[in-house]
Amino acid sequence: MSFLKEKNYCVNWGFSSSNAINEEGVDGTYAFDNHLDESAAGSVADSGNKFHEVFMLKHGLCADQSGSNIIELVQSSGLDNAPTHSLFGVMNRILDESIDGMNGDISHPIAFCLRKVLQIIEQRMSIQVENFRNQNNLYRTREEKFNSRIKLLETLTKGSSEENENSMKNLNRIKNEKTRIEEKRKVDELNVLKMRIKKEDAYAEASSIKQELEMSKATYRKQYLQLEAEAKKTKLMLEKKLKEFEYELDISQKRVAELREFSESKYKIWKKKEIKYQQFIHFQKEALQDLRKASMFMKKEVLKTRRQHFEELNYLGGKLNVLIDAAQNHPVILEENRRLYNEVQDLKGNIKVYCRIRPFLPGQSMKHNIIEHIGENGELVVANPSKNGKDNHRLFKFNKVFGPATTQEEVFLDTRPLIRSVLDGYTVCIFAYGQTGSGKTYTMSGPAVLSKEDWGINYRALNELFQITQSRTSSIIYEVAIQLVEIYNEQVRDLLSTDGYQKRLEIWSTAQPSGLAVPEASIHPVKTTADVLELINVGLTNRAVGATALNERSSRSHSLLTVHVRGTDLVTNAVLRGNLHLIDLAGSERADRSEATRERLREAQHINKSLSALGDVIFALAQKSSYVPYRNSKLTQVLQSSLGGQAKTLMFVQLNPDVDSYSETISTLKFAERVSSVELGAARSNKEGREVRELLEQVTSLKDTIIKKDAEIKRLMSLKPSGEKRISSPLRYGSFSPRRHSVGTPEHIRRVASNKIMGRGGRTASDGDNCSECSDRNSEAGSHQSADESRHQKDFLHLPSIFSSRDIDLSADDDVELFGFGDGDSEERLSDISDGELSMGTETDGSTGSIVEYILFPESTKTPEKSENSEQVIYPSKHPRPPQQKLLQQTRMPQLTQSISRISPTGAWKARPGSSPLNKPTKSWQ
Ligand SMILES: Nc1ncnc2c1ncn2[C@@H]1O[C@H](COP(=O)(O)OP(=O)(O)OP(=O)(O)O)[C@@H](O)[C@H]1O
Repeated sequence: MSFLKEKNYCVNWGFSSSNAINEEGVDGTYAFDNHLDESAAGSVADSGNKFHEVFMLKHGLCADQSGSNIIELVQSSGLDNAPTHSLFGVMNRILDESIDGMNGDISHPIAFCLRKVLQIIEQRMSIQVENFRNQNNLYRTREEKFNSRIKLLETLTKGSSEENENSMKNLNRIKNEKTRIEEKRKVDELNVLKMRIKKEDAYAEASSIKQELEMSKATYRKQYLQLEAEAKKTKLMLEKKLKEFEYELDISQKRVAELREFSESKYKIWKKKEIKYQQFIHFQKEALQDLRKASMFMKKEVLKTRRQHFEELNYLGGKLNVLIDAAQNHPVILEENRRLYNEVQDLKGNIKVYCRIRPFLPGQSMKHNIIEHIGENGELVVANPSKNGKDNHRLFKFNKVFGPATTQEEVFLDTRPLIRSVLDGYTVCIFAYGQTGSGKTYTMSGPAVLSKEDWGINYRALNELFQITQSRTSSIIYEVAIQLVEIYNEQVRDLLSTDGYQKRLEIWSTAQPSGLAVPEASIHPVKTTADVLELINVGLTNRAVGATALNERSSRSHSLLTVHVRGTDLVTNAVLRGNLHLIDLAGSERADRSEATRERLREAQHINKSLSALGDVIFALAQKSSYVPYRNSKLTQVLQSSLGGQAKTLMFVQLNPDVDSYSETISTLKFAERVSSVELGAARSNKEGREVRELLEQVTSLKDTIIKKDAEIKRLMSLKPSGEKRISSPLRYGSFSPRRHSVGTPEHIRRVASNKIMGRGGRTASDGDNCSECSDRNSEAGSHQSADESRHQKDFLHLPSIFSSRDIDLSADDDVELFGFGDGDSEERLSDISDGELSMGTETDGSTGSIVEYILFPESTKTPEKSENSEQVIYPSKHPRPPQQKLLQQTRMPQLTQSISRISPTGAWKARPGSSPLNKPTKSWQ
């Protein structure tokens, strides 16, 4: 027990070394056990640990080795010298470790150890019991000794008091000693008892541990077997897995080898690439440096340019401001330009062309609209439905284009200035042109059922006229009268005639500056719009209306409403004469489209013929041709003063936007384009001063004289034999008609033109041309003349005309009639001349004198140079007369020649008193 003697050990175990050392007669173990105090009892639980640790240290064992080493230690009886409570501690420790480490199972060697420890404890207990017995015996013997001594002493006490006293003291001392010994004995007995009890407890504990050990042993064995089986299984499985792992290892080794190869080749490639990249980077670096240099240079350049730009921008900004100012004024300037343009056009006398597009009618599909674009400035784009691409569009430009949504009011607003000019003494002609159903009547008159909003140009114009006349009553007194005629199948009819509508106006005059294109037609004074409406209604009922397949209301005649205005200035007494021709042309259409019957076909042929003639006139005017074929149709004759005179002319081109009408629309537009290019020259106001009026009155009286002469001539001629009459009356057959004179070959006309004897619109061209060619022709027979005229017409008609497609298939008789070369026409011409109207047309010089001369001395006009008598001075030509001729004229008819020389070329309204039907309704208009 050498290690137990170590000081530290003793201190840790809770008893003093002095106690242990001072114990006498008792061996170490005993003393140790006996001197365990109460405080030391609490540390018994730790003793196992400490023992174990000390034990381990002592024997150089580590904790892991405890199991086998403890067994060895126990077997080598190393425990024999260990204190009992340490043995208990060891036992407890073993048990604790067994429980902690082995899940409550106690292994065999540990059980062996436990048993050994218990045996030792048993041995010790029995030794201690033996010791306690011996001690007890010893105490008894001592007690007996002391008792005998007490008796001895008591006897002695009785002998002597002194001795007694001493004896008493000794006795007390002995008694005390005795009590102490007894107490000590009792304590010892108690300790022995305690030890016994402990021993019994230890036995009980040991037996229960034994039992537990047995049980644990059994369970452990069982578990051991199970574990062994599982270990075998696991071993097998692990072996299997090991094989698998070995196999996978093989594969992965192969793969690793492959990968290594691959990565090596890759490495080589990347290495090459790296070299390349390095070269590239090097190159790039160099390039970058170059670029840097370039960019520096560029920067400088940019800065320089920026500076320049800034300066330029400043400069441009200034300019821009100027432009902005100009742009702000642009609309005003544009408006001004437009106004000036219109003024220039007016001065040039261009025929104004307004285009109006009719809306689709109910039931018509709006899908097939050929109108592509309507520009503000009179532009119109029409799409060709049968073509694709660029060429399928055609652009036309007019003075104005009215879209389908334009109202009657808006249309009139642009027409209004013209109406005002009528009151200023101008002749104004407004006519509507277009295919059947395109809206001509709608524009000119309005729809069938008329409300004030629907009023067409006619009513609005007259309404406007009345309003202006009312506003000017303080300075000018106006009188307004109207005529309404129609041209149906080349026959002129008065729609307001009191003699009956059917009466054909046989007396036909060429257009007159007076506006009385049809002097035979009745003229009706009107004071209000209501009067006009009433008269127009009468006229409309008379108008020839045919129901064709295209348009039920389709009018097959041209209708002409002429408004005559005469204003007398209250201050100057000057007279203004204005005329407004409002013409609703018949629609042109192809015979196949209208499903025309024979009657309708004839109508269509006449209409197309007259429109064709209109086209030729327009073409001749546009070309500034010396010859204008007005006389090819009644229509062109009526329009002569409007187209060739000093009138202001406006044409409404009516269009049907439907795709079916494409070809008609295009030809209409081409025609309109040509019309818009015609320059008529500046319009002139028909303002007569008092002097002019007096002259006109003289002319009128002269006309009376002429008429009388005319009658006398007729009478004289009728007295001659019939055969002679035929020969000597070229007037009747037209060969000496002033119009016949006008007919010449183109060469002849060119010659005349080169002589600069032609006036505007070819007015002065040909009548009475005294060149030899004319003279020769004049001497020829009437039939020859007709052929010549026909040839002449052909010269013009062969030119590309938009009407060429509308060739008319007429019979020979019809041709004669339509071309005006038949007897009827000759009659007309005769009547025309005898009517004594002033002619401003192409084919007459507008000189009253020439007509008078013809009428008075027809024979003399044949060869004026050769005439020797006084009649020879009457010169048939409108060429400037030789001075001696004028002189002669003056000598013979001073009053007449004087008047003629002073008449304005515009002429004046000269309705013949007595002979004209005007007299019937309106004498005041003479
Ligand atoms: N601007 C318009 N607004 C509404 N309807 C219109 C317009 N123009 C024409 N129409 C209608 O189209 C139809 C044909 O018009 P209109 O009779 O005026 O044609 P047109 O050219 O005079 O025919 P025609 O040559 O046969 O005389 C009518 O029913 C008319 O009311």
